[in-house]
This record gives sequence, structure tokens and C-alpha cells, in this order.
Amino acid sequence: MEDTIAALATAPGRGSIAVIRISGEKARAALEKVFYPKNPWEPRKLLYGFVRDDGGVVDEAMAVYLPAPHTYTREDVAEIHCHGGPVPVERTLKLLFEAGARPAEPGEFTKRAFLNGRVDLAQAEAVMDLIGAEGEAAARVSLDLMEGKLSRKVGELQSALTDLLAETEAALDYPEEDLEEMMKPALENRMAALQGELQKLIDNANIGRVALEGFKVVLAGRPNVGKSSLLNALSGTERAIVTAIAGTTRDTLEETIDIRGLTFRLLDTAGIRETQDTVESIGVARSRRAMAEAHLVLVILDGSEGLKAEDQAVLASLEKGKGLVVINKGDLPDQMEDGELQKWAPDIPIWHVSAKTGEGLESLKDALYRWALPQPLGSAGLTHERHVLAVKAALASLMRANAALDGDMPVDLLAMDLHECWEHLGEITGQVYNEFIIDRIFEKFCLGK
Ligand SMILES: Nc1nc2c(c(=O)[nH]1)N(C=O)[C@@H](CNc1ccc(C(=O)N[C@@H](CCC(=O)O)C(=O)O)cc1)CN2
Ligand SMILES: Nc1nc2c(ncn2[C@@H]2O[C@H](COP(=O)(O)OP(=O)(O)OP(=O)(O)O)[C@@H](O)[C@H]2O)c(=O)[nH]1
Ligand SMILES: [Mg+2]
Repeated sequence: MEDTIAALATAPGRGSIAVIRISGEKARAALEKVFYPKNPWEPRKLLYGFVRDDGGVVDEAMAVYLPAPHTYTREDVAEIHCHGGPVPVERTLKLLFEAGARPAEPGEFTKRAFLNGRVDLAQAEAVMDLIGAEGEAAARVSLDLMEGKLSRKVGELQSALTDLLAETEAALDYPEEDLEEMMKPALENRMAALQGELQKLIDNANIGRVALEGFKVVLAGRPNVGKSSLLNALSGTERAIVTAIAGTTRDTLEETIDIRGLTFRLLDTAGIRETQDTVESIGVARSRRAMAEAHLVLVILDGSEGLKAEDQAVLASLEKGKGLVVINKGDLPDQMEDGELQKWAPDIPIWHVSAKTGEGLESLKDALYRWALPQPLGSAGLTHERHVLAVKAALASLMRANAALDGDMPVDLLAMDLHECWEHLGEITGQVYNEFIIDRIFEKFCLGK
């Protein structure tokens, strides 16, 4: 028998109402020892009453009892909605623990929903992603997965594999038949189609991951071009210190902004130049590391000064296909020579802005959005590294199956590879799992979820 667990389901701290959730066989008994309703108990009905201990009233509250199996965990569940202060919450929890419940571990309610088959692993993970979502895009992708979008896709791929397996196994039963002649071309076609679908999932994985984790944009450039001013202008804050002194920013600084629902992590960096200053040179090293780790680098130039050797050095160090040039200080007379810039930044898109007046910032934001999400959000499928690794492993198994077919290997080897492919896909939904991985996933959940 599983323990009965209880925990605060709402955020800790002060709020108008706090929800305490209980799940397990003793949920109802524990609730009845702690909460005294004004009217008789009725399942699935929120009742008014009092939390009491031996000394009297602990809180005026509401509570509900939900019998298994139609509950979040598929076990008996109860909830107490008490006043949202630490004292009523702690006292009510203590009473529940005395009444036979124990404190829940992080993610334990949702882990039970998974172990009891109400949701699969991808859906359970998506619950946590929704709670962590910073913007609409992250929420949208999480909701799709929570509702079963990825799980259905995995199911379709698995049933195609099952059909393939059935056919190869039929061939196993008739070893005297000539497999090659009979079914090789048909099998090859269907394996190629499956391979294409797995590859598409991998190719689109960055959409879901960018939606969930945000898109990392680094503002880089030589000192004084206006990187910090741009960070402030784009985020509408005064987060970064701005001065006319070159070398003002010493350390990288992150600010999160929302563009059309998508989260962007903007990173202001120390101006890149040769320097003898110890602190500044550490800052410059951090700038370079940030450029390497970013999804996109904005190379900021000062349009009022023209291209300098230090700008050229930054442009030269830019990874191909990973940068935009942003010419700042558009409110001042333009000194930038297009020919010179073309020489150092061939094929790099160029945007003109002014951090001071805000000119050009909206279209820069549009460009950032298009860069981050070249495909619509709806084409997102995989959202976690774990999913990508599983699909890559499935693809590798499928390629082995293909090679086995090509090399006229025995049919049972082919069947084994197809089966492995099926199992790797099952890692995503948790059909195939080991406890270590499950624990690692759920321990990252919030307490009470
Ligand atoms: N008060 C409260 N609000 C909450 C939750 C909760 O547990 N309690 N949730 C949870 O964290 C979320 C809602 N998610 C839920 C998902 C499934 C079920 C559930 O009981 N499912 C049953 C069907 C119930 C029915 O048909 O009436 C099932 O799948 O069998 C409940 C909540 C967000 N809001
Ligand atoms: N006229 C004008 N001045 C600007 C603009 N953007 C920044 N500045 C000025 O340029 C100077 C340098 O700005 P910062 O934002 O500190 O430049 P930075 O690139 O962060 O410099 P470091 O941190 O030293 O690398 C400040 O005096 C700003 O006020 C702009 O669009 N127009
Ligand atoms: Mg700065």
C-alpha cells in the first residue's frame, strides 16, 4: 500500500487562500480527523467548515473529498482550502501528519498520476513545464504536450513499427520463402518514411526547446557602442549601468524580455578590446564565452563613429550564420561607410537603431522573433533534451534495421533493431523506464505538485 501523502499545493508564503492536498488510502480518514464540515460529507463537493485540534478552532476553511479513481493521482484525494498564512497552513499540515499522512516529496502527486497510468511521462513533464512557463509560447507548447500531442505522435510511430515487426516476423515463420523478392522494397519504403519522420522531429526540436527555455541573445561589440543602452531600451529598464566611459560594463548581465509571447534572454557583455586591466580582461573573456553559448549574437556598432579596428576584430570572431549587425546611435550623423562594413560583414543582416530615441527597436524585435522561431510554434514536438536523445537513439536503431535489410542479414536481427527502435520511442512516454530516470524527472518538480 502506498503511503498517504500531504503537502501545500499553492506557493509557500502569504496569500489569500492556501490549498493543502492529500492523496492515498487514508486521505478521507485524515481529512475527517482534521476538518469539521457544517453540512454532512458529500464526495466532490466543496464544504464549508473548520479545521480543529484539541484546543479548538485552527482555521475557518473549505474542504473537498474526491474518491478514487477519478482524481489527479487516481487515488483517494482530499483538499483543504484554508487561509493563506504560514500559521494556519503549518498547523493544518501538522494535524494531517498526526492523522496518518506523511509529507509529500516534490512531484510526488504527479509521479503517482504517472505510475497509476492517468498520464504518461511526457504529459507529466509538461505539467511542470506549464508551471515554469515564463511566456505564452512556453505555456502553449506545454499545454499541447500535457494534452497528449507528443504522446500521440509517439503512439503513431510505434504502431507503424509494430506493423513492420509483424511483417518481418511473418517472414520469419516462412524461412524458405525469399524475403528479398517478396517484401524488401515495401519494407525499405516504409522504413525510409519512418526515418524521415524521426528526422523531422529532431530537426524541429529547437522550436519546442526555444519556446520553453527562451532564446539567448548576446549583445556584443567594442566598448562604448551602446550595448548596455540597448539592453535597457529593449527591456524598458535601467538594469545596466550606462556611462560615456569606455569599459563601463565589467561582467555579463542578463535581462529577460517577452516578444510576442516568446521569452528572450538578453545578455549585456563587457566591451571587447585588448586591455591590461585585470578585471576588464576577465570581463572580455566572459563576453567571448557568452558569444559562443548564445543562440544569436548582435554585434553592436556605433554608427556615429564608423568602423574601427576593434569592431573588425569582433566581426571577424563571429561564428557564421549566428549574427546580426546592429548599427546604433542612429540619432547622430551617420559615419558608417557601407563598403567598409560589407567587407567585414558580408552576408550579415544589418539593422539601424537608436537606443536613445527608440527608433528601429520594434523592427529589431520582429527580426529577433523571426530568427528565434523560423517555423510556427505549432510544429514543436520535442521539448526536452531527454526526448531528443530518445529519438536519436530510435533513429540509430532504425538505420541499423535498414542496414540489416540491405545486407540481407537474418530477419531476426532486423526484428531486433525494429524492436529497439520501438523501445527508444517508449522512453519518451515512459512505457520503457527505469526508476532512476523517473526519480530524476520528478525531483525537479515543485513541492505539492
Ligand atoms: N483545486 C485544484 N485545482 C487544480 C488542481 C487540483 O488538483 N486541485 N489541479 C491538479 O493539479 C490542476 C487541474 N488538473 C487536474 C487534472 C485531473 C484531475 C482529475 O481529477 N481527473 C480525473 C477526472 C475528473 C472528472 O472527470 O471529474 C481523471 O482523470 O480521472 C483534476 C485536476 C489545476 N487546478
Ligand atoms: N546619441 C546616442 N548616444 C548613445 C546611444 N546609445 C548609447 N549612447 C551613449 O553612448 C555611451 C556608451 O553607452 P553604453 O551603453 O554604456 O555603451 P556600452 O557598449 O555598454 O559600453 P561598455 O560597457 O563600456 O562596453 C553613453 O554615453 C550612452 O549615453 C544612442 O543611441 N544615441
Ligand atoms: Mg556596457
